[in-house]
Amino acid sequence: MIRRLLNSSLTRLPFPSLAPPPPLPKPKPNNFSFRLRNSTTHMGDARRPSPVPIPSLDKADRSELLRALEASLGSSFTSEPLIPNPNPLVIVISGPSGVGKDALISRLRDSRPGIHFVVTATTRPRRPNEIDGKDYLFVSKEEFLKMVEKDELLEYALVYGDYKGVPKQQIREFMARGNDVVLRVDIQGAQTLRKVLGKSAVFVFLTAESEAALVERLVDRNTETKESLLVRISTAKEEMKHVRNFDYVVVNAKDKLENAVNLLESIIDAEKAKVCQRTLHL
Ligand SMILES: Nc1ncnc2c1ncn2[C@@H]1O[C@H](COP(=O)(O)OP(=O)(O)OP(=O)(O)O)[C@@H](O)[C@H]1O
Repeated sequence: MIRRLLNSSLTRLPFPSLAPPPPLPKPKPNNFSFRLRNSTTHMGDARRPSPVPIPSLDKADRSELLRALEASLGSSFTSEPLIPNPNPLVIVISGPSGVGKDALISRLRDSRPGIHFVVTATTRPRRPNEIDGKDYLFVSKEEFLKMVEKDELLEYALVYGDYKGVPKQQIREFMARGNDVVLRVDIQGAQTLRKVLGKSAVFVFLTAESEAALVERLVDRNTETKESLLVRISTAKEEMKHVRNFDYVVVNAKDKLENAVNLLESIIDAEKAKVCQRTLHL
């Protein structure tokens, strides 16, 4: 129906002339025919005979032609981007314990060096392969509580007996420089962040392909006691229910970490191409 209307309106376009256009009908908001007629008026203006002669296309040199086009349009062609740069993005990555959040982020670090990975403050003891200030900011309980008191954390929680929190300053600093920022939080943290940040951040839920795969991964990592293993596994079951509160879900299947990284990169790229960009003011 719309296509038919468009076709018939176009065939009835008046030939451009300098005669004053006929009076427009009273504007009606969101009226298709009104918008179409308005745009044909613009087309008519652009086709008006120009006082500046445009050299013939096969003879003129390129810059002469461009100058003539500019002169006849009355404006010069700028190299300014037609679309503004996309806003810096805050990407929240979450998922059950042992699903591969750190492994995924470590790969993303290599493939997207422009992203800042917010270093979470934690009171948990450092694992042998972890570097203070890179993997986590390892702080004492007293230091952590001081940060809470000074309102320096975007969110914090007590997780399996240890505090974890996201420092605000890092996010402000890197976003101000135009960098995207990745936050790595547990499900509880993601829920709090959703309340604080709403739709201004992208929430990605990382999952394994099955419960069995998730348990194997946790066991093989060899970092847990029997007790903490039990807690993490039973919590993971509950956590799967929260996937609905996220924007995207990424499956990190056994030995297919690369696929998960690729999908995450595609999500980031798609977010950058959004017409309505997310904006965050902290
Ligand atoms: N696709 C995969 N296939 C097989 N093993 C994987 C895969 N992704 C990650 N792993 C391994 O699974 C284990 C858990 O991964 P990782 O420590 O990254 O999980 P996590 O989600 O960060 O856990 P936590 O929240 O407990 O810190 C690690 O030994 C990691 O090397």
